[in-house]
Amino acid sequence: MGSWFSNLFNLWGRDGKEHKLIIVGLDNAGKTTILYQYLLNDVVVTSPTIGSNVEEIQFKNLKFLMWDVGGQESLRSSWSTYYNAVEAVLLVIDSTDRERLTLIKEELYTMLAHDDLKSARLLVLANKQDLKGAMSAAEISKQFNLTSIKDHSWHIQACCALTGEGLYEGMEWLTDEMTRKH
Ligand SMILES: Nc1nc2c(ncn2[C@@H]2O[C@H](COP(=O)(O)OP(=O)(O)OP(=O)(O)O)[C@@H](O)[C@H]2O)c(=O)[nH]1
Ligand SMILES: [Mg+2]
Repeated sequence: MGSWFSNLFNLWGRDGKEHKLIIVGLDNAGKTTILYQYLLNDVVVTSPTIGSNVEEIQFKNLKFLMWDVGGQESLRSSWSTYYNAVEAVLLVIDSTDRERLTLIKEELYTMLAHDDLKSARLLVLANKQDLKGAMSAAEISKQFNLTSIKDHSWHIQACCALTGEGLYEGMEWLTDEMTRKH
């Protein structure tokens, strides 16, 4: 193909490639709010996701296809149908939801053991930091035993989807990670 054509592609995405990413987490964690903060830099009114939302998001020369999947109990078994070709998992935690931390920890380790996610990076977003009683990223990291994860590159980032705080930093880690290894 002519060079003008590939230049055009480079304007869109660094290599013209679309990087598939999934946003998972329990219901009410803030996944859909985060997806639309990334897309619109704004807060949208959400209702519980049935199925999924997907948006194309450009971040620092990389083009992402972000899939946001519903987190309700009955929908969790279908998460694995989205795993094919996923390069990164964004795990969103409601940092005030202490009761269900063990539950999402189990979901996390089940996900990491899945064949399709062998080389996926993991970004944990400790969301709802604006709320009183929110666990810190360090606390969640400890509860999740993140330092024991040696076969995936991972990072945990505190954030607030309503203000957007921390969301940029999380994606910055991810894009650095992805460009460093390719
Ligand atoms: N205070 C506060 N509320 C938030 C934050 N992020 C999301 N929310 C609220 O949490 C509720 C659930 O947000 P959603 O984005 O719909 O949650 P979800 O993870 O997509 O939920 P499912 O689609 O059911 O899996 C909404 O009322 C959001 O406005 C945050 O950082 N702080
Ligand atoms: Mg949702």
